[in-house]
Amino acid sequence: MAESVHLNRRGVLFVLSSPSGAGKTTISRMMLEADKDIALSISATTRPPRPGEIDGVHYHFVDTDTFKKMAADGEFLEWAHVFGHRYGTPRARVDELLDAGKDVLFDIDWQGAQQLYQEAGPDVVRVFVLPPTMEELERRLRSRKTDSDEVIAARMERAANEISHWDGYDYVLINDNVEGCFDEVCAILRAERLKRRRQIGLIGFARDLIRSVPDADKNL
Ligand SMILES: Nc1nc2c(ncn2[C@@H]2O[C@H](COP(=O)(O)OP(=O)(O)O)[C@@H](O)[C@H]2O)c(=O)[nH]1
Ligand SMILES: Nc1ncnc2c1ncn2[C@@H]1O[C@H](COP(=O)(O)OP(=O)(O)O)[C@@H](O)[C@H]1O
Repeated sequence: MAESVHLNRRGVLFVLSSPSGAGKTTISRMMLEADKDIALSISATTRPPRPGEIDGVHYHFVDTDTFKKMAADGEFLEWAHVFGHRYGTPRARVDELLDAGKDVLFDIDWQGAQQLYQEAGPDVVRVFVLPPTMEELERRLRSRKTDSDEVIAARMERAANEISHWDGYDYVLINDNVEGCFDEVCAILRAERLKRRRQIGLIGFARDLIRSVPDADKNL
């Protein structure tokens, strides 16, 4: 049997965005559970933690002064105001993960997706998750039981604006059935990992294959 070939590749910066409540956190957690080669970019935020959220695991919860200092010190790859709070992607962890050969998952909004694309261009894969209906979106926000009526109203108000940026993404999925949507996300990640431009090792591999053919130069 032929020896298996393992080739180096460039990491994927995998962005999941959606209006609040469409299911991106659920799908992110399923991905992180299922695939040890991708790790979450842990954002810093000034929003207070929800029940069950752990500092340093789901977010770095910081006060506004700390956030402003981090931004002034250039610690963020991107940051934005969302729902009256600040959210930002610390640069250091992303660099560490990529250096360790991991892909990186970003749960960030459209502003973050745009900024990240400006920084990292084609290494970024942008996926937008839509709810099946706006009624279902509101139902999901309520069923999560993490937000007050006021916060839910604000999130619903912002949802149309978030959705209006759907065409700035490479892939757009409808999260009707969560398993189905998760399968689609996994298919995208698998195909993106296989793209030629990410398979750095292919250049040498193809060259060596050609060279291994006697008198190959004659036929080129
Ligand atoms: N630009 C940017 N957006 C972020 C970041 N972290 C989280 N977000 C976005 O901020 C919004 C609010 O997040 P959150 O309060 O956790 O509520 P969620 O929408 O229910 O996940 C979501 O659209 C997140 O994707 C970040 O580091 N940068
Ligand atoms: N396909 C789905 N069908 C029904 N409920 C869902 C589906 N996907 C997610 N949910 C539920 O909807 C709520 C919001 O999902 P969440 O992942 O927190 O959304 P987001 O991170 O986009 O705000 C959660 O209670 C989650 O369990």
